[in-house]
Amino acid sequence: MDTVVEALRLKLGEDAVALAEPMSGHTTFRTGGPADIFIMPKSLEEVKASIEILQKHQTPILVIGNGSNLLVSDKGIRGAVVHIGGRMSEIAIDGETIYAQGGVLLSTLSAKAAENSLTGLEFASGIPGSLGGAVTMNAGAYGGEMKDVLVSAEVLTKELEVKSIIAEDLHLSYRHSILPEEEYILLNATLRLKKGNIEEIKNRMKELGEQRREKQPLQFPSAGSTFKRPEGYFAGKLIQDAELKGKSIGGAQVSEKHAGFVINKGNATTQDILDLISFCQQTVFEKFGVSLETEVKIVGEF
Ligand SMILES: NC(=O)C1=CN([C@@H]2O[C@H](COP(=O)(O)OP(=O)(O)OC[C@H]3O[C@@H](n4cnc5c(N)ncnc54)[C@H](OP(=O)(O)O)[C@@H]3O)[C@@H](O)[C@H]2O)C=CC1
Ligand SMILES: C=C(O[C@H]1[C@H](O)[C@@H](CO)O[C@H](OP(=O)(O)OP(=O)(O)OC[C@H]2O[C@@H](n3ccc(=O)[nH]c3=O)[C@H](O)[C@@H]2O)[C@@H]1NC(C)=O)C(=O)O
Repeated sequence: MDTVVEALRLKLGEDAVALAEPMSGHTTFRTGGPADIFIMPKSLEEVKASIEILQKHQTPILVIGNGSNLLVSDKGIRGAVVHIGGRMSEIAIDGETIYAQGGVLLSTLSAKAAENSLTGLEFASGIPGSLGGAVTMNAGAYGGEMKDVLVSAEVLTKELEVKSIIAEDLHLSYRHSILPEEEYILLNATLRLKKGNIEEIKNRMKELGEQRREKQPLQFPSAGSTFKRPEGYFAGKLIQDAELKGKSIGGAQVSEKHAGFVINKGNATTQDILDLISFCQQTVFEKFGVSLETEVKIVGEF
């Protein structure tokens, strides 16, 4: 591992490469053990250089954004985490077109769109993820999804080519795109919005924020919805009907406010959360014959 770290630090600088970095500091669940190597690139070139070095040394790679959809093992992650975050968060606006780097937060991006009287991203203002994570999973809320506004994405392929792909070819569907299966890293994206009325845009964002605060347990760490919507059902309703609201294992709890959220009551481990997830899946299956699939991505060493 020493040679990889040395090569990475030589290329990116000392401050861009951390060792044994606790993932609890990089996930909205606030759980997860250490990543062996944690890399924070500042540019496309640095992402490419990092991947090249990691591939050369056969080091496993996990790309993350804001960690708002991740459940990381308590034992942590062997290999390297590449964090596309605040250091890669530039935004440029040209008329109704927005170009942004993968690390920008959706909240920042939608605020910027609103300031420029651009409508179409209001749905995303309360979503905690990065643009990279949001495109990868076709993030959505309140009737909107990334698919509605995405024009194209610039990605780094595993062959280390930078490629521009039109949105249609990314096959965005409910919480899905081809990025993970193709192992594409999202570097930046182009979105198309529409000119609107700044007051109306801000009011809509405010209204959605209020709805979210009213319905979702935002005061506790979580990764948003724990499960996807099973076809024809709502995960939260199924879990509530299975009388699991408030069910706790260790520090993990099925939120009393919204049963579709598993929350960290303060001292949860990832194992507590996983045990509670399994308990919900098993109970809901036994009672209603419906399989709940996690929306949250489970990663690391088990
Ligand atoms: N609607 C809502 O209220 C909520 C929505 N969400 C959504 O969950 C998603 C999580 O976003 P975020 O927190 O940034 O992501 P995370 O850091 O949680 O990463 C989740 C996965 O996304 C992929 N990923 C993230 N960034 C990139 C990138 N630049 N290039 C390629 N793949 C990437 C990786 O998948 P892999 O390793 O498979 O490539 C990663 O494991 C978003 O879609 C977010 O909007 C989350 C919470 C609430
Ligand atoms: C939080 C996320 O996204 C959220 C997004 O914010 C909201 C708002 O649009 O709609 C989805 O939640 P959801 O499927 O739980 O939708 P909600 O509208 O909250 O609830 C659906 C239905 O279930 C019922 N419901 C919900 C919670 C509960 O405890 N009990 C219950 O009966 C509600 O009354 C409603 O009739 C997204 N989740 C998924 C998996 O699709 C996320 O992706 O992480």
